[in-house]
Amino acid sequence: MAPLPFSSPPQAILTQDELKKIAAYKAVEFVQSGMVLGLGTGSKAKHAVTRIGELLHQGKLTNIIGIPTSKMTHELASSVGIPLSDLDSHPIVDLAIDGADEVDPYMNLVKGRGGSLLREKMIEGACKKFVVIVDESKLVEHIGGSGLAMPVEIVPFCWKFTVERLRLLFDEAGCVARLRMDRESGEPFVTDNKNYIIDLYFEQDIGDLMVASDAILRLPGVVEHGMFLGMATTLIVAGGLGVRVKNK
Ligand SMILES: O=C(CO)[C@H](O)[C@H](O)COP(=O)(O)O
Repeated sequence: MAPLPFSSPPQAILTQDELKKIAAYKAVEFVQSGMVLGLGTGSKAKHAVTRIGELLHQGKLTNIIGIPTSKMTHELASSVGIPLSDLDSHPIVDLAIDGADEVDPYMNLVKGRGGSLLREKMIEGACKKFVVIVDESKLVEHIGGSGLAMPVEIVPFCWKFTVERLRLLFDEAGCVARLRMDRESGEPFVTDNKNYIIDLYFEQDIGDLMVASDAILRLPGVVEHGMFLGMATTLIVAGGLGVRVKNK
């Protein structure tokens, strides 16, 4: 009998977390010694922050300053030995690394399902290069069209009034607006800035994103929303076939 042809070794099946880690490590390849870094929030950013800490410890990176986008990331980054600062002292950030909840083909993002959108937007808006890490499940055709939450941070004062104004703004898109609750306490979720989050859900496309963004930001009581339009410069996508890198 003729010998069987060689087949390539079976590919190891990676867990979601391993995929996230591979993508995060890829993002950290963009980091150079001497940089001021925006440190994102979420499961993928967590792997990136831990990796930066390891490289600092090994002496492979030096003179890094991290600007954390949340109290959670602040704690993690200091625990892995990353020297930290803020935008007041370092208003120009060389590079930021963070995850996202949705990414469209133009690299517009939805962020903030983890609740840190305001600090993320301030810090990532101040950076020269913004590397976003996602898995394939986050890729969408239209922002806001996935049926999942589009977060908006609002002041707690008369929040029901603001929720209704937000809902009415997108009435034609079949918008449902819900105050985000903290699963553990059963109380409203409170951000690092002591605000509330309203999650918007749309039945239909919300149309021009810049128009939608301006309309949300014009409402008194709104602090910021989770659409990050035109901000990402590099996208790293982790999928079953490996990691893809896309530049703007
Ligand atoms: O915007 C965020 C937090 O406010 C996160 O970046 C986003 O929710 C993605 O998180 P993960 O990497 O866990 O999927």
